This record gives sequence, structure tokens and C-alpha cells, in this order.
Amino acid sequence: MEPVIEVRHLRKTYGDKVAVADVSFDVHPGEIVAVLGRNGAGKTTTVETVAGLRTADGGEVRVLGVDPQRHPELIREHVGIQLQEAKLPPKITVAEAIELYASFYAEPADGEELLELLGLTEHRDKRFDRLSGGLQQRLSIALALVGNPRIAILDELTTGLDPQARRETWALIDGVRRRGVTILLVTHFMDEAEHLSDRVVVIDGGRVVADGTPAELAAGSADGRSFRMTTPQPVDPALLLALPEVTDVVAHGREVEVTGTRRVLPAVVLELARHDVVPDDITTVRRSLEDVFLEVTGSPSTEGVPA
Ligand SMILES: Nc1ncnc2c1ncn2[C@@H]1O[C@H](COP(=O)(O)OP(=O)(O)OP(=O)(O)O)[C@@H](O)[C@H]1O
Repeated sequence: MEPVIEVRHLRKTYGDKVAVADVSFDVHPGEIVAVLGRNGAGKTTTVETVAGLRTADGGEVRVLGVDPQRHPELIREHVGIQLQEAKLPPKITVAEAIELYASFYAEPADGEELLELLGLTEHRDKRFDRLSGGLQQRLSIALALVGNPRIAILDELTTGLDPQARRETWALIDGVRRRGVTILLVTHFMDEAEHLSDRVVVIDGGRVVADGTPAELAAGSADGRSFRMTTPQPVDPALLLALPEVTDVVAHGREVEVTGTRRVLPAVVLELARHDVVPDDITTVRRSLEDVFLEVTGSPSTEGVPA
């Protein structure tokens, strides 16, 4: 299937500041892709360029096959964006805001259905300035969907929400996906990326440092898989390190942890079999997305994130 979003070697500077140095990734129809990185990594600049709201200095962006800078009208019609700081008039009600935004589109989504989808029906007559943070956030998602977009870009979906409101917002995203909307999600929360997305693109210092499903990232990249085993007697690490598939061996008596390429596990088991050693209790080492983040960026995800 053709990607609905293609970003190739995107570059964007603000004066001397390089916000995005070199970012490439694809998003396929129906996927939820999280762009993950700490504050200032270049996430917002990247997705707002995809939405045609910022102009790139280099590289190529295609959304539904078109260049967002050349065809902003097509992008407006098919891409809904929830901006980091959506500002609405304080006295506008939930239902009025949806009606107002719907009036910008030739074929808007059904307002009542959107209110229902986002759990806003009972709050329809509340003024914007009286809404809790969670309800404001839900309204901004509804507004991003009001044009019946094929792609929705959601930026910092749950920042500032309490844990319950975050969970509720996550549950709503599943409903959005079931409408067939492809979602590009910006977040600096590891758990949010892990919970919601099919694929995670980790950006650090304006570059993509990892790209894969949460499970792939946790299992390790092509050159980083680990497993643990117990051997009937201690094994000489040199025996395993001699294999081209093995990059590291940590042995504690009969407990051995081996790291290597994608084929490390069968290679080690075969080699041990040649020496009449049958390992037991083989378990692959699953890392959390937080571990992966630490590994690819060199520091924790929360660094620099205000409390
Ligand atoms: N309009 C602008 N003018 C000047 N510098 C900017 C502008 N927008 C972003 N920057 C800078 O570019 C870098 C990347 O910013 P960007 O907002 O894309 O990152 P981000 O990963 O989305 O971070 P955040 O989560 O804080 O929004 C930051 O150093 C930021 O200060």
C-alpha cells in the first residue's frame, strides 16, 4: 500500500537554529504513528511541515501524493490538525465551536456524531472557558476531525491532563481509528507512544534515531537482540564471542546473557549443540520503550520536560 505521508530528508532552520536536521519516515493508511522525542527535538516543526503550516528548507514531503506547500487546499481538506495551543473565543460553547469549524468545509462530519464519539454530548452547551483541561482537549480533537479528514495530526494530545483524563483520551483515539482515520501523533510520553501507536518514530536533535513498532523497538534493532539462558555447566564466553552473530556475552556461572544480531539465538543454540550443551530456560530480553529511548538518545525521555 502506498504511504499516505512520505517525509524524505526534511530540514528546517530558524536563523542559525537547526530545528530539523534530517528526518525521513512514512505513514501508511490506517496506521497510528507516534513521533516521539523530548522537548525541542523537532517534532512540532516536522508535523506542522507535513500539515503545510511551515515551509521546509530542504527535503521532500508528500501527503496523499501531493506537496503540502504546493497544494495547501488539498491538505486543508484531507488533513485535520490538533494544534498544541488551540485558541477559541472564551464564550463559545462546545456545540457552537463544532458548528463554526464545520462551516469551513464543504462536506463536514456530522457534528452530533462527533460530540458522541468524543463524549461531549452532555457538555455541548458549556462555554469553552468553563471546560476542564480534559474536555478542552477532547474538543480540540473533535475540531481536528470536523472536516472528515483522512489524516489527523494530534500534537501533545494529553499534556497537562490528569492520569484519568489521559486514559479517557486514549480510549477515544481507538474510536477515531475505527473511523478509518490515519493518525500522526506527537508526544514526549513513552507510555502514550507504546499504548496508542502501531509504529514509533523517535526524533532526537532533529534526526530520526529509531523507527519501528513498539515491539520491534523493545526487542532490539537488527543488530541488537538479547536473550538469557541457563546452561548445564558454565560456558566459556570466548566460545560464543567467536561467532559472527554474537556481539556481547555476560555470564554469571550457568546464567548467560547473549547479545547479537537478528540470528544470534539459532547461531548460539547450534554452536552449543556442537559441544553437546543443551541450554534451558531461554528467554528473550524485552526492553521497555524507555530503555530504547535511553539507548538511542543517550538520556532519559523526561529530561528537560517541565514537571
Ligand atoms: N518559530 C520558531 N522560531 C525559532 N525557533 C523555533 C521556532 N519553532 C521552533 N523553534 C526551535 O526549534 C527547535 C525544535 O522545536 P519544535 O517545536 O519543533 O520541537 P518539539 O520537539 O516539538 O518540542 P516541543 O515538545 O517543546 O514542542 C527548538 O529548539 C525550538 O526552540
